Amino acid sequence: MEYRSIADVMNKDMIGAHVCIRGWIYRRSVVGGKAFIRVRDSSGVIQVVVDSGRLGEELVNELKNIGLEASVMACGTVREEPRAPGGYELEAESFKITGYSRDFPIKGGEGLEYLLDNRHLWIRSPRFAKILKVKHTVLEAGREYFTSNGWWEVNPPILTASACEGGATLFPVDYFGQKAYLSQSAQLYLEALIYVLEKVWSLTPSFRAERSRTRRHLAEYWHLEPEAAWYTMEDMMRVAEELVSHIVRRVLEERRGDLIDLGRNIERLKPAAEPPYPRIRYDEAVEILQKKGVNIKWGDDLGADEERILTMEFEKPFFVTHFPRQIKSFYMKVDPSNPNVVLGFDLLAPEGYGEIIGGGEREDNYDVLYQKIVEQGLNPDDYKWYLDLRRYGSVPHSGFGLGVERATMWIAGLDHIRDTLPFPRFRGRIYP
Ligand SMILES: NC(=O)C[C@H]([NH3+])C(=O)NS(=O)(=O)OC[C@H]1O[C@@H](n2cnc3c(N)ncnc32)[C@H](O)[C@@H]1O
Ligand SMILES: [Mg+2]
Repeated sequence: MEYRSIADVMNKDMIGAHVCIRGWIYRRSVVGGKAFIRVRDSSGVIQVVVDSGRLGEELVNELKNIGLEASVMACGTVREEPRAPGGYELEAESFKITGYSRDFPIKGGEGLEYLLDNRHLWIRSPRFAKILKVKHTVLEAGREYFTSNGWWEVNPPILTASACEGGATLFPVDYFGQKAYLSQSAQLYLEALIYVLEKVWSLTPSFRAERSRTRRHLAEYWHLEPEAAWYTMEDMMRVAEELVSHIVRRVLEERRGDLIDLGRNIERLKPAAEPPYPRIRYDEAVEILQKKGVNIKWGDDLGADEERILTMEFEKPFFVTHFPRQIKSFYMKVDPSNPNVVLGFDLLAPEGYGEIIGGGEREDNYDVLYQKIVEQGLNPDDYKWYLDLRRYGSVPHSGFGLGVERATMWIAGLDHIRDTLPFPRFRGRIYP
């Protein structure tokens, strides 16, 4: 018995063909001795018609009250039916219930916390399947970009002994009686690996103990991070725009139908497929915001609201560069031509989404880096190994981190970052 995917059988070339499908009951109704069973699988939903005249009243009566998400197998003939989802249906010649489902707890209209408590079942929605497919292509395209451009994939540790992005968002771990932390970013270890392979990248989970719950922050997220020896900030910004535009092109090619089904305005995504992306300095960003009446002064960080306003000025992702040194991490290289700013960049996605990438050039001088570690109240002993990288053949180098969920949220046009993960983690949510 060959079982076809539902999407495979729903086309005009299959009209009249005898096929078998299998999946889970998504919707059902019984009218006049016929059961109309909407079966879903990973590829779509098809209406299966079970006629009591052919398959018996007993089965139709059982299907009248069959539980949603019961698993079934059906064989029959494909025919056109404009009233059915996708315009086709299967006239069943055999129909088997393989797994009963009593009182599936999600019937529609439930509140968010209830749905999150039942996330292990809520993820079965066809909408979420489309989001997972978009994210799959985001990741596939990311890997494809790096592999086809001579970058080496490496595996930095997730258990670490020091902060990369500040102590406020560390998750401590008891590591055989020693204090350790879940990684906030693979960056520091990637900086060690560039002396081995020059151009390296990793895809790792990163952890941030974010105190507030917002639409774009998670406690655990997937982090796509390249690091390269000899690269300047501009070199790395070019990598960022090549990467993101490649991802957008591949998603537009491979996932167009899913994007449309998710309600994504494709026309507004298209400009991102073509680099280069605009670049503005932090100074210009502050000027734009002040002209729009935002109460911001030089030296203030750009929060979600400021980023949202800025993004309305651009139809593509755009870089903001040369931030004040006091709002960026210790490792950022100070601009030799202006000691008040660092060679850092963020890439902001348009349409109100904001930061999807943070990166920059790293401080490659031992003494300057040591001073910055002390300046930011960190213990140089915790960073002895990191400082060693500046003792032995130090090189100019740069890197960045792309938040995979942030990027997916923008590309798919979603309202909340939690919709990009099967089991999102944020303050107050660890179950299921
Ligand atoms: N290799 C590097 O240079 C990366 C660097 N050490 C770093 O972690 N920068 S970042 O803190 O801006 O985070 C990078 C990106 O990681 C994403 N990010 C950062 N924090 C979050 C949270 N809390 N939730 C979801 N996504 C997050 C967001 O897209 C940021 O632009
Ligand atoms: Mg950042």
